[in-house]
Amino acid sequence: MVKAVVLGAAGGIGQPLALLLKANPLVTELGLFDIVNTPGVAADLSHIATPAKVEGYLPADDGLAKALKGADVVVIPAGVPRKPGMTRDDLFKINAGIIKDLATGIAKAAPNAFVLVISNPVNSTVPIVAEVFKKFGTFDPKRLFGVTTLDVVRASTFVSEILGDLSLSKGVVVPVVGGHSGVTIVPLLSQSTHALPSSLDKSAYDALVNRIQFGGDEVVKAKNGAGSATLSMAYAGAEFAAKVIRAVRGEKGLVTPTYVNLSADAEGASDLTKELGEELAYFSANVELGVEGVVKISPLGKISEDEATLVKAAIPELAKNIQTGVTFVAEAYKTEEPRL
Ligand SMILES: NC(=O)c1ccc[n+]([C@@H]2O[C@H](COP(=O)([O-])OP(=O)(O)OC[C@H]3O[C@@H](n4cnc5c(N)ncnc54)[C@H](O)[C@@H]3O)[C@@H](O)[C@H]2O)c1
Ligand SMILES: O=C(O)C[C@H](O)C(=O)O
Repeated sequence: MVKAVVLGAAGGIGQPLALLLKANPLVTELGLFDIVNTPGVAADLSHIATPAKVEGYLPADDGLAKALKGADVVVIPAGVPRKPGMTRDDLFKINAGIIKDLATGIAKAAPNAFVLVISNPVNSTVPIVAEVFKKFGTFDPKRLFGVTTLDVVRASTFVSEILGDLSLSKGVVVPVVGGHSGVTIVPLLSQSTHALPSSLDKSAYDALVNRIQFGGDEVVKAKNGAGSATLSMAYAGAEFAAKVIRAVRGEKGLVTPTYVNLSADAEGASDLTKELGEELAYFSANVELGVEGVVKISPLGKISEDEATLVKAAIPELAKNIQTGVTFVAEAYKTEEPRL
């Protein structure tokens, strides 16, 4: 039995993500929460002939707590998306408060759930969730994940395009580490399962890295004010959630890049910190999942000189983003006490 919950379920990501979770035969219950439209989305999805029982909730009548009750996996795509000219950090002002409130709801109603954060800026929203959980005494670093899978999906697609065969893309695996915005997105192309053509020169390599780092901008520009990636994100979010669900059910050896807290009492965390040469509290790395969540955090391993330069550039930006999230919660609790 697995209960999955989507917070922000009526949105551009939330609806197709809820659809893909409803299509996942391992999900037996699907809770949908949003400030609007969830009864309709739930009624619609509930007609699909798959096992999950679907229920939609709005904030009235303690809807958040009801949606979260018994949750094993909570996915959060709630919040505002970018418009052209905006950075992900520009979303912080609005999304930080939304995430803080939803994290409070999770701490109260589903303190043992695995929490998968999609809302931007991920580099800062994940620390917000952690800091709220710490205030409530419910923080388990092994159960909190920033969803960076879209970067991995993009890397697979763009590398396959260069290899001239999109049918390869499902099998092309490129670890993408660091974080989820601009220069913090670091594709380790030297570790790709499929080598890049030897004819690929430095400027083509740089263009590929840039496209992976700024793939989100491509979609924001094409949508021209109507938001950012939703369908590819729903696909990526469902892929990641499916792995977490399989791990929750006892499957071993599932490995995927995700943005995690490095204090997780997991094998490899301190090796990664040593490699980074910096005490970063969060970093996206290849993570092995298990029933308790994070089992093992892979070190970067052998990387190229170009990749080492990219990692170096990512570190100060990540440190700043993390601090922004931590400070936000500290400031918020100066004027209000967390109450269970
Ligand atoms: N991690 C990633 O790779 C990635 C990829 C794409 C988008 N995103 C981010 O995901 C977020 C959502 O994007 P979208 O395109 O779905 O936006 P959207 O505006 O289409 O949907 C967001 C939904 O959140 C809901 N919402 C707002 N406040 C809420 C609250 N307090 N509680 C519950 N629901 C609430 C809205 O009603 C809306 O339905 C954005 O922050 C975006 O930047 C992240
Ligand atoms: O680019 C965005 O703002 C959305 C998302 O983070 C993405 O990578 O597509």
